[in-house]
Amino acid sequence: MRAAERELMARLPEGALMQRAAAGLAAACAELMGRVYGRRVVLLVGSGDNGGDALYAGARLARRGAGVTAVLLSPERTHPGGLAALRRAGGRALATRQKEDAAAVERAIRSADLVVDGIVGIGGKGGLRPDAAPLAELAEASRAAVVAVDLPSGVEADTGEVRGAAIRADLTVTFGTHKPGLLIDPAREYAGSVRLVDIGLSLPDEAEAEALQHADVAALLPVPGAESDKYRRGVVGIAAGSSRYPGAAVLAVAGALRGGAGAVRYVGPAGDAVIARFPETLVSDQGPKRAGRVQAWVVGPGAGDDAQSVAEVLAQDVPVLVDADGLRLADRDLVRARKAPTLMTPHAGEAAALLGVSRGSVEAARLHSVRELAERYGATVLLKGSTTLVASPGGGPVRVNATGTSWLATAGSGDVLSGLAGSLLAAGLSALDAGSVAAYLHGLAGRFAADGAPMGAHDVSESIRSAWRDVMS
Ligand SMILES: NC(=O)C1=CN([C@@H]2O[C@H](COP(=O)(O)OP(=O)(O)OC[C@H]3O[C@@H](n4cnc5c(N)ncnc54)[C@H](O)[C@@H]3O)[C@@H](O)[C@H]2O)[C@@H](O)CC1
Ligand SMILES: [K+]
Repeated sequence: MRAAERELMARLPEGALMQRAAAGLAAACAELMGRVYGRRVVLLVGSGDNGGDALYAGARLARRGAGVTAVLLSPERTHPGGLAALRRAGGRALATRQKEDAAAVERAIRSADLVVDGIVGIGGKGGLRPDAAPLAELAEASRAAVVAVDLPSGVEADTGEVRGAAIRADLTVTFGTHKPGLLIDPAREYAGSVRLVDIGLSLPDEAEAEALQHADVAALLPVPGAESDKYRRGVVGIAAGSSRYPGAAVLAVAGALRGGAGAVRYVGPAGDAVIARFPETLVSDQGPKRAGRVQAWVVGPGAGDDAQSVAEVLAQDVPVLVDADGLRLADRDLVRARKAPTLMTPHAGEAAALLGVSRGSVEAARLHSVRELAERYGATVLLKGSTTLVASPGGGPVRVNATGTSWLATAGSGDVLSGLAGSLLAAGLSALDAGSVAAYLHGLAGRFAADGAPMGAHDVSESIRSAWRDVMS
């Protein structure tokens, strides 16, 4: 962002870029309020250009008849052009450091229709400073809608981490491109809905993070051609389940059958349960080594302590997905030594165990954690969660999946995902594509299945076909 801004600013008249940002911001605020005339707007203004954006947008709203009050966090370092523009348009300014203004600031925020958060943008470090934190609390407590400028102040733009107090916005109007902090939890939860304003920047081709959309997924989904037979479409092997957890095998197979492979081979002690539910499955109890040829393996869901199967699968020269118990049982050196792709699919707790840290520290630093795991294990890693992340070993953009729903936090939902992703691996997708496409479909299927009410993991597997059709239509 910084480099792209510099490059464009050098070619534009002074202040033009900020005017573009402010115009987009004011338009979004006007749309959110429905009408501008007579509305009460409070601007929270920090000392940088983020505050400048807020002031110029406030001036635009004031010219259309809104009553605009700017709350200045450091009056002596406020963007001078922005403040002058606001004053010319009839807006007023209060200073947080002035005792006589404190009560007026509180009153203004309490009675506002809209609060615009221009405290800090991409220039921010750490959570909100002590003088700014109380403003975030006031804004949250007021009935006003809160619009964040570029980012909710206090969140880390580059990582999605939140290291202290931060603004909770209903809408974030961001400029030029989405920042990782707008896509990745926990920061994402502070952003509300996100609107992108194009300010004409040319951005580098390779992003830090990317999010697939319907069209991207549609282009990646395997579609059988006229010449396809079940072997050419790929056979996926599922080594999962145990006498204690036969259901995990059934759910992984359920996911795999909907993932585009031509056949699903099941290996393990839950063959009877699998066949009873899915008669089309090829079942064997001979162990992965003697199961016959597959184009990809899924190992681990409900596997209990079957380390032997995990080792046999990892020894095969085809793509392998390792999930759940498999993550605990897999030998790290064996994983690292593999030539064919490996896709590991931990949730935060499993990721914490693999990294030797606490679950909380994985959840607080999801982007860092997924990259670190991919590096340590030389594997593609899909870190599950409210926003699922997929990272390749050796770097490149991390894929962020935002289709999920909290209803997916239900037992067995991960087994369905691993079967689905394994099936896509067998159909020939790369580990990064298989993981991110599976997460996308799985999230969408979860939304369709839940439709606002609790559901079970088997409901998710049954909605994968609707999700697939939705993506393709
Ligand atoms: N550079 C440009 O051409 C453009 C910049 N734009 C805006 O400018 C912003 C970046 O501006 P700046 O580089 O001036 O930086 P910011 O305005 O984001 O923040 C810098 C100021 O915030 C203070 N600060 C840092 N961390 C803080 C914290 N935790 N709590 C409270 N205050 C903190 C610093 O003391 C510094 O003065 C973008 O986010 C965007 O809103 C837009 O106007 C588009 C064009
Ligand atoms: K902000």
